[in-house]
Amino acid sequence: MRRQDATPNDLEPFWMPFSANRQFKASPRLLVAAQGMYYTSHDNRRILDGTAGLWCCNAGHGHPKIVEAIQTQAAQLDYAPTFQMGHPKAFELAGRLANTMAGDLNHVFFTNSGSESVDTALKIALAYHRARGEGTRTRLIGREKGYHGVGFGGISVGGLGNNRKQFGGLLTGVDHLPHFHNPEHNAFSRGLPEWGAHLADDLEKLVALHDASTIAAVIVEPMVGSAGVIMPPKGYLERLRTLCTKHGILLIFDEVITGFGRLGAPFAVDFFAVEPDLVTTAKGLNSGAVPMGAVFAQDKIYDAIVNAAPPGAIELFHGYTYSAHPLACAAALAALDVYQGEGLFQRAAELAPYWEDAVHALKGLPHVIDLRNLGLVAGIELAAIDGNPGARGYSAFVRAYEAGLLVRVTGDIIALSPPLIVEKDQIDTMFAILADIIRTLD
Ligand SMILES: Cc1ncc(COP(=O)(O)O)c(CNc2cccc(C(=O)O)c2)c1O
Repeated sequence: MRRQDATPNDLEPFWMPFSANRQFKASPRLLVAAQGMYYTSHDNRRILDGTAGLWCCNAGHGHPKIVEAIQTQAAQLDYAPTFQMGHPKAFELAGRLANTMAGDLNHVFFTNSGSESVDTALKIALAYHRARGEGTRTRLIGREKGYHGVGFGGISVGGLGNNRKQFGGLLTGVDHLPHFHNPEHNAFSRGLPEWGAHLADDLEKLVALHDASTIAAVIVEPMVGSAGVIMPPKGYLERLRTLCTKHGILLIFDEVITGFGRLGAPFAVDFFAVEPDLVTTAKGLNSGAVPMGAVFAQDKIYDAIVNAAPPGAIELFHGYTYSAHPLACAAALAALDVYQGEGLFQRAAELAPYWEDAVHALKGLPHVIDLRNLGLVAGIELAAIDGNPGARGYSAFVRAYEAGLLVRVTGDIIALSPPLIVEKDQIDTMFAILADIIRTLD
């Protein structure tokens, strides 16, 4: 029991996620309000949101339709269970989402985050093969540098050492494809790089080693986000799709970042014209307004697990108290209305060339060793300070915030992913601030 009264100025009790708690609490950066493209900081400064919060506020902040939907829903039905019970918006949203998604990915399982979506998709993949009498297919394959959230499933298929090393034994029966980041071939590529599609063929090596009869699924980010904004080589995802189909391996696209317009299309499924068997989403699903995730499953998967089960049986022993939470559903329905009503996905596609030019105008600045872009995403890779990796990136992050711009950094890579409502003059402002900062970095 603490003796002090809790106050907003008492920062100690909050154990912050993925943060340098001591450094932050010594010099906190608090956001107290948000509207449209801007946050308001606790010292009353307007902060341009270059990251849509954390890649999630695709409709911008405080959109009146989303705010109103949440307020109305909270007053009408704050919470209802979806275990053997239901509420109308859960079914309405699932239908809207199925109609937004291409192909036969017509069944939607709701979660509360990207991490839960990933663990859900992995479990559905395993349950699918078991339901079809191929229970020997238990191996899961991720990719080096992959980020799939922080569940034990996600960090096991994930390919980032820092996210794994503190947590001991992870899932067994997991392998990783090689990553495709290759500056020698692909540095400063505009959009998708040319080199590296052949790296998908490494799946054949894993099949030769383990036999396809033991492999359940491959999970990949169509575009690498957290590990530093790395674009798939032209043809890579198509090859992965072909090889998974060839060996009866399910392909899972982790679209937590790319989903809901980030690339200038509803999903990476549309952008690349590749149809996976499962798609994980969260973030932009309701523009970050209420925690929510969703897993899209092919009809064949739902049929195998649900329709083939004995009558009256619970077909999948999995789910969350807040699966299809009414507030999250209301916010997501409103967000879809905004995306579609304001044409935000197409708008992002139309802005992408302007964005690309703004990104690559940074070439030649000190320390800039790579520039990467796709849709409304950018990665600006800075050379690390010898012996102090990440220091230059962190300095850029802090200076940008002090200059009124919110960015993300992964190591020495600055990541940008603004709300899809961003205007050209705001893009100009973002890159002018960053150029000034980069010129003066140590
Ligand atoms: C591809 C992918 N999969 C799963 C998750 C996990 O989602 P949740 O956090 O909702 O459990 C993510 C999340 N991605 C994420 C989250 C926070 C920060 C950053 C960053 O790159 O700065 C990226 C993600 O990018």
